[in-house]
Amino acid sequence: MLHEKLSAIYDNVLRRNPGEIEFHQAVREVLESIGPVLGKHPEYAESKIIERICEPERQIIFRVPWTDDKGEVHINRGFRVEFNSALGPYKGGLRFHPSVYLGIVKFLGFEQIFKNSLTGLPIGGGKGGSDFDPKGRSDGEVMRFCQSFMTELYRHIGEYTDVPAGDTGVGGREIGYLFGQYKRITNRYESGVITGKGLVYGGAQVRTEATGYGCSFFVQEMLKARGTSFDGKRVVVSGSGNVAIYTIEKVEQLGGVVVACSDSSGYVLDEKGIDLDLLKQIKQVERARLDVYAQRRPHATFVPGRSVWEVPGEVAMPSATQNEITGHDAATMVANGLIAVGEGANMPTTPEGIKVFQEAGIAYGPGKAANAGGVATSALEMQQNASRDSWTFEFSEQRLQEIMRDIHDRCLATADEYGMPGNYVAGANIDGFRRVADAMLALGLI
Ligand SMILES: NC(=O)C1=CN([C@@H]2O[C@H](COP(=O)(O)OP(=O)(O)OC[C@H]3O[C@@H](n4cnc5c(N)ncnc54)[C@H](OP(=O)(O)O)[C@@H]3O)[C@@H](O)[C@H]2O)C=CC1
Ligand SMILES: O=C(O)CCC(=O)C(=O)O
Repeated sequence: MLHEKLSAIYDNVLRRNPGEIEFHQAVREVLESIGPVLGKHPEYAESKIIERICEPERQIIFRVPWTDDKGEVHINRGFRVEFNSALGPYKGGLRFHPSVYLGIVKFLGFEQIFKNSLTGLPIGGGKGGSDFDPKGRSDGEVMRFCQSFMTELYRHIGEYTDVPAGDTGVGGREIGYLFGQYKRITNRYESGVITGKGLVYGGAQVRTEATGYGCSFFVQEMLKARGTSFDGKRVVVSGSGNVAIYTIEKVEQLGGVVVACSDSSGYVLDEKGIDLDLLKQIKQVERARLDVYAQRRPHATFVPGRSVWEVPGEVAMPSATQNEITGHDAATMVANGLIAVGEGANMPTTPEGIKVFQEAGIAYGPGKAANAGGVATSALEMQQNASRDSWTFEFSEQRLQEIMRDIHDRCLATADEYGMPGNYVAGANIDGFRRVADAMLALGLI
């Protein structure tokens, strides 16, 4: 239920952003949480902080022409939504996926504002991407696309302005091509302009692993708060990309057994625990489909075209995409003995699914808190770039773990303060919102 004033604001968001359903969903979830804050802080409403937060500071849409290996010309659409810079330069990844349109980029950028605020680090919120599909494209085609994309994007970004990184479809290969083109066009070795860089040219230890590791640390804290741990727990992960792979790695180090993971073609079930070396070989080296995993590990099964959430597990770590857990999936998962959910993906659970988890008393860690380790480590990469320094893997991982513990504890403390104990959604939204709102008040009408 929306507070009366917030309901009018939400109606206005619907009217001003027609058809952008993912953006509407992300806004609604935050507005549903922050009603009680307005009672304590009338100054936020008086200064129209919420109306301002829902309107991006700047939205950039551009043409991206490129040629494939046969010389055929293709035209994609590029986006960068610079949502809020009250806390620092816009910060957030780039997504390359055929489903990308303005509504997806805006939902991701909106989430990023509160996520970045939760990290406690000086980063604003932004997101970008393209409807380009890198799947099945050669390295040369991906490079030409990235070069064309950056040929427009470069004029909008900078170490103190807007700092992109990776997201779905944008990993180390794409970041290298993007940074290379930025350097070439500007004639500046501006390391802090993009994060997720390779270690040989200014990248930071642990950034590759950070989202999955961070999400695992967050779930570890949720389990600890309930007097338990990962030890011996049966864990189900969706996806098999960057976030999923490093979630599986850390969960296994923490004593859990990951029995299933997926891609958009189906899922694999491996009761002995996912063989991570094999998964990395298939996904990171060969860029192949997941059925290859079962071909090479005979006791594992590949189940095409079905949802991984039908596999029973005590812990679920969705790490693929938005709205992948429906209300029906959530009910099945609860009936199958689920106790905790940590979202590595952004907004992977539908509103109906969240309701099911919360009513069943599941420890439910929403993406903007649970997957904040990726962007937090990006901010640490910016810090190292600015000081021409590089930290060890051990030190960087320790910083990540401290940040995730701090986010967890603040979510719980804020939920307690507002009379909703154990509600990580309310805790994350309120704590993330307050910091941005206070900065916006301090900065005048911006
Ligand atoms: N990378 C990062 O640092 C961060 C990422 N995230 C979020 O984590 C999620 C995953 O990102 P990331 O791992 O980087 O992306 P990747 O591109 O590395 O991997 C995405 C994975 O999800 C699968 N997937 C995508 N869409 C679907 C679908 N509709 N059904 C089933 N599987 C699907 C992909 O399968 P296939 O290859 O078949 O498409 C792939 O296995 C996204 O929501 C992203 O926004 C959040 C914070 C930081
Ligand atoms: O590292 C970053 O800047 C962004 C990571 C990201 O895209 C996300 O948190 O969703």
